[in-house]
Amino acid sequence: MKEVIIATKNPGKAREFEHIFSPRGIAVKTLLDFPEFPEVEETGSTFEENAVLKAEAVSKALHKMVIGDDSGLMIDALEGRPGIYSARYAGEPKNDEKNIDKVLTELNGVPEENRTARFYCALAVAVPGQETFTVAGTCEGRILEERRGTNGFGYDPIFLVPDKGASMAELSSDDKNKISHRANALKKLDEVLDSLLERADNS
Ligand SMILES: O=c1[nH]c(=O)c2ncn([C@@H]3O[C@H](COP(=O)(O)OP(=O)(O)OP(=O)(O)O)[C@@H](O)[C@H]3O)c2[nH]1
Ligand SMILES: [Mg+2]
Repeated sequence: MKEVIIATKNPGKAREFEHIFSPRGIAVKTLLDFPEFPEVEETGSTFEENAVLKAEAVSKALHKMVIGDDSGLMIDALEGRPGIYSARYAGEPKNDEKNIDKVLTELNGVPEENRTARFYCALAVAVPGQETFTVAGTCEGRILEERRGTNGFGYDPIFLVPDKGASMAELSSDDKNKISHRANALKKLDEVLDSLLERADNS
């Protein structure tokens, strides 16, 4: 079976990649399968730079093709914050509930029409001996005033998907994985992924 390695320790991301890849007969491994692998320091100043750091560190260690995912939430009324700091917006250790509370407090009193936001996902593909490349995907929405739904992870409960009239956490994983920033970035890999998997000998 073909296998793709994702340089993430985030169980929510891991679930989504599995959900997207397994119907295509591709097994997913993440850093949750390599607990001894240290967390890669995210010292870049863009999502793309951080995705490359993660993908290349793991690809160099395992000598395999590896995909890195750096993603986050950008809120217009907060000048794009939390952005690349989404995972640790409320400080260490990273905590989704505290991050949501911080965003809701900062947006207190901001009217609905000014609560526009987007999720952003940069994916980097590192293949031994080749130049790493990146793709990105977004998903537009609005920040709710309170949590709705329990699916997904991160900021999903406060992210309204206007077309669906539902928060991201109220969508089924099938539905989220059709419209999410991560799904939209992955669609851009569709054409190259099969040939990369062949050439990278990740089977
Ligand atoms: O509601 C959400 N739905 C999503 O679909 C989503 N994707 C990203 N995020 C947020 O952005 C951080 C990523 O930061 P990040 O890319 O550094 O990942 P991470 O530190 O969690 O894991 P790793 O992949 O680095 O190991 C995450 O923790 C979340 O707070 C999301 N929130
Ligand atoms: Mg991270």
